[in-house]
Amino acid sequence: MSPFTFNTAPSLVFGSGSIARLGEIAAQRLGPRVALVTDAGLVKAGLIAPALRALEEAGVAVDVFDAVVADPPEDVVLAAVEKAKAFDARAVIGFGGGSSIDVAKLVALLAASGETLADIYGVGVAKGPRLPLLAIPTTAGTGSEVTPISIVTTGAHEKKGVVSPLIIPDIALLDPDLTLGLPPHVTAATGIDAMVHAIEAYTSTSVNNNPVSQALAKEALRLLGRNIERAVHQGQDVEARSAMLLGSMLAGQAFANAPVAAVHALAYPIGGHFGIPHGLSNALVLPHVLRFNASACEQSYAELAPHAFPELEGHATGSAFVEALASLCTKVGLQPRLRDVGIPHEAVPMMAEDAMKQTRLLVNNPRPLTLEDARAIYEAAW
Ligand SMILES: NC(=O)c1ccc[n+]([C@@H]2O[C@H](COP(=O)([O-])OP(=O)(O)OC[C@H]3O[C@@H](n4cnc5c(N)ncnc54)[C@H](O)[C@@H]3O)[C@@H](O)[C@H]2O)c1
Ligand SMILES: [Fe+2]
Repeated sequence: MSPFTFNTAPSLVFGSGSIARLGEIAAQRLGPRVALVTDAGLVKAGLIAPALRALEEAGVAVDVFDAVVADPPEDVVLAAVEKAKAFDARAVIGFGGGSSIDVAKLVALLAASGETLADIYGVGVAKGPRLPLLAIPTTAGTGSEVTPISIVTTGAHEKKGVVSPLIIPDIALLDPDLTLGLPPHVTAATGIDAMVHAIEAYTSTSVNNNPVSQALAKEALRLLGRNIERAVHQGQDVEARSAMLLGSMLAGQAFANAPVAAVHALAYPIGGHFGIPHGLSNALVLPHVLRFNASACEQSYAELAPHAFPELEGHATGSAFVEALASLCTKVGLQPRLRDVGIPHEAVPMMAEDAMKQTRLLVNNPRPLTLEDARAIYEAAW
């Protein structure tokens, strides 16, 4: 067996209603001055007010930054860092989807280390130290609450990653009740993102791919594949929401240690240039990248198939898995083609060139992918 390293968040608190424990946990683990990073949609959805009350009752002073936007650009990160510094925050809470948690991670780092964003892009570059960090996901998607990753959109519409074990949150607080009001389209897109994390972790060619990630990826796909339709169509079903939130976290743990590949590399230009949500960007290229990878992944895809799709038990093949995923994306209401989301055909060569810049991800792809291949995949997806 090959040697490997596995890192994850040291404390996980999971359960319906567990947000009620926020005050106690923050008072014990974060101290009296906390910056909370979120987006305006969550404030409007009424999810932040109970958390603020809990913190206040526990004697924790909170400064709220609620200007995070999806696919956060650099200036939003910098504004959040400045606000936390002005408040003299001693700890950070990220409350929201991947966008809010990703910004919170960088606030915790940059407010304490004095580094700049330009200093820390890339894998293992950040030096720290950082402030204590608690993450509360409100989407079942990115798994950011347990990953060493933060994704920022640069001025050139490029999605860049800060990847460092330093930004794995100290505590992940997962309360499925917070996801009950997630609209069907966001539930679908973020759920598919989580499934992609599990699939790409399972087949990742990273030298650190490891048996823990493999086991987590299978269990994540079992939870996600068997519950995504119920979560989309019956949003108030706490059991389905719990399975999705747990599944997305397990997928996060898997890919945090066996990093994702070409689906993400080809999804990023779609989000970066056209503002298409991350999960939907993934779904748009998913069947096409998997068909491209199939010759290198027949066995892995056949192994994963019955976990996600029990009806394939006993006669699972790689191509049955890929086609079941394509059909699932449609069943949960995601548009199948790039043209359906307004992407012009002329954008294909530019997106292909941009995708090739994601070498951090492409090196993990089970089948080497050239510029020509990227272009052909976007053509097929258009
Ligand atoms: N750090 C990582 O490991 C990692 C992994 C994958 C993706 N990402 C990044 O995460 C970002 C995407 O995150 P996301 O998909 O979670 O979406 P998001 O954070 O951008 O949120 C999407 C929308 O959903 C709304 N929302 C979130 N929770 C809600 C709730 N409970 N009820 C109602 N509305 C709610 C938000 O207000 C927002 O409008 C992208 O920038 C992507 O690149 C990060
Ligand atoms: Fe993702």
